[in-house]
Amino acid sequence: MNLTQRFRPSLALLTDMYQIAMAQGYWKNKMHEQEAVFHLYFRKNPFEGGYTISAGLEDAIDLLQQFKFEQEDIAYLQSLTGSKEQPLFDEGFLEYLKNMSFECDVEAVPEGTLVFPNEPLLRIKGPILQCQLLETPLLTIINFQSLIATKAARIVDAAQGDRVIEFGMRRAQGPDGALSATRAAFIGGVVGTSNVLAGHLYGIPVKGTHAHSWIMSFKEEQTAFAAYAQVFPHDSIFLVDTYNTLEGIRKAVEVAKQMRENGSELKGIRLDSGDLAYLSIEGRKILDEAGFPEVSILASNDLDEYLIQSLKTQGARIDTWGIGTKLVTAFDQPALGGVYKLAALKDAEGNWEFKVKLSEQLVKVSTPGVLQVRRFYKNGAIVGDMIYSEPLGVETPATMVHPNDPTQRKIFAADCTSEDLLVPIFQKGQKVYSSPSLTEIQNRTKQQLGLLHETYRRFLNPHAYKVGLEAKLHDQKMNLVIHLRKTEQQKNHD
Ligand SMILES: Nc1ncnc2c1ncn2[C@@H]1O[C@H](COP(=O)(O)OP(=O)(O)OP(=O)(O)O)[C@@H](O)[C@H]1O
Ligand SMILES: O=P(O)(O)OC[C@H]1O[C@H](OP(=O)(O)OP(=O)(O)O)[C@H](O)[C@@H]1O
Ligand SMILES: O=C(O)c1cccnc1
Repeated sequence: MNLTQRFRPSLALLTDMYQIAMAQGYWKNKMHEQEAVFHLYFRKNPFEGGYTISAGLEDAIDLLQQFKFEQEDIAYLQSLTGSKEQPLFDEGFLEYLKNMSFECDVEAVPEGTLVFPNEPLLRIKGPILQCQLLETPLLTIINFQSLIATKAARIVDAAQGDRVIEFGMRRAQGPDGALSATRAAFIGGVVGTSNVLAGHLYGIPVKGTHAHSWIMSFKEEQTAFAAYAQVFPHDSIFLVDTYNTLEGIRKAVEVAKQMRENGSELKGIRLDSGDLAYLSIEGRKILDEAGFPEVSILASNDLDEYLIQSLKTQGARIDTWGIGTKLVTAFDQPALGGVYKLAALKDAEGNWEFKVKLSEQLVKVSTPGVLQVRRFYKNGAIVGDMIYSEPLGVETPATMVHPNDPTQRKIFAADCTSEDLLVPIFQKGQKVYSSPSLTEIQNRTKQQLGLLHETYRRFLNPHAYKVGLEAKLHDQKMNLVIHLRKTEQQKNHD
């Protein structure tokens, strides 16, 4: 089941009020069908990290495919009034919305791709009214899923090949937050989830142990383990910390012995409190000495990538990690600041007028053009992403201006290979992209992270991967900024 099926018949109203207000403004000014280009990008990697994993495209595609104002949506907009109790929206405009169908061109970076600040993850070209309405829903989908996929990738990286399971639904930002987070966490590399609906909707393996309530509902801890083993002789993971963890592990061993006599094996134990390094080391000894080296040790309890890293350096003997709150809420940075900016508008003669949004800081000035990202590779590693504008093309050899120091230029020589990251998704409103399966997307994340040198992947002060503007685009942008600043100054003088 996809995004729109989970909600009302239409998601056209899933946008900010100001988008519909501007849409009416464009319509009244007869600008609504003027062709525009917007780009979706973020300015900073989350978690002070060195990379981001793109995610959410599949849900974005679904939203765009279903983009249609139904009668119910129109009726609601008709009911809205302004401060003078007058209808806010013109009947002619609402009629236009009702008959409108999606007709934009969309290019986007496939899910599971490494992406970096300031490069477009998605480009949409089409009637300005449509592009404008879609700003907010595209951002809500892609910002959140990219954030969680990145968090998951970091956690999986810290686990160094151990299995990571997502346990976060109870602490997630509501039911949709939980579902989207589970999907994105899988893209980032977790092997399973406790979220049964996500298992059903997305085909993600569902996994789990049991809660303290199971142990507490029996008079004796050992009786609770034995009873669980009877119900799930081949799928039991005992939670051993309800009373005294090491005692709990010894009782688990007693039940594991009975299970073996009855022809089954205990799968694992779970630690959910106390010193996880000490308890896992001691627990491993108890299990190994009793002849159960195959019983795995799962740990949970407010874990994240930093704690996993610390527990690893302490020699913890944990082989499976259950991660909830810190993963699905992206606890230390609960939002990715992706933005969606107008970059070009076609004039009446059919020529692109390039647009920039000025800012005090040059890095925050948006980039004009119809942008594409060219990624360069050398000796199996990625060595730089160059943003270029399709109408301007690329100089030979490809020359990129250094992002922080425009006096430095990097030439990508003939020994580099390259690929363009934005691929066609919709042409004139028709889907032309065939989405990979979620497992293929997860594999892509893994393959992509393998392209990135570990200096970019470390958690503390990672290397900044270079994303720069192609030389001609850089010059065009600078000229436009200088021109706009001059015009502003003149206006202020007059
Ligand atoms: N060896 C360790 N090094 C660093 N952090 C640890 C270690 N062991 C556990 N932690 C973490 O320390 C935090 C402390 O957990 P908390 O205060 O909940 O204690 P607790 O033992 O779980 O108590 P409670 O019984 O109330 O759950 C958790 O995030 C846990 O993952
Ligand atoms: O710690 P997180 O990373 O958020 O992982 C999910 C947590 O949810 C459960 O705790 P909870 O106290 O809700 O229930 P329980 O009785 O099953 O322990 C579980 O035991 C984990 O500790
Ligand atoms: O299956 C588990 O152990 C589980 C599920 C959800 C939250 N915490 C733990």
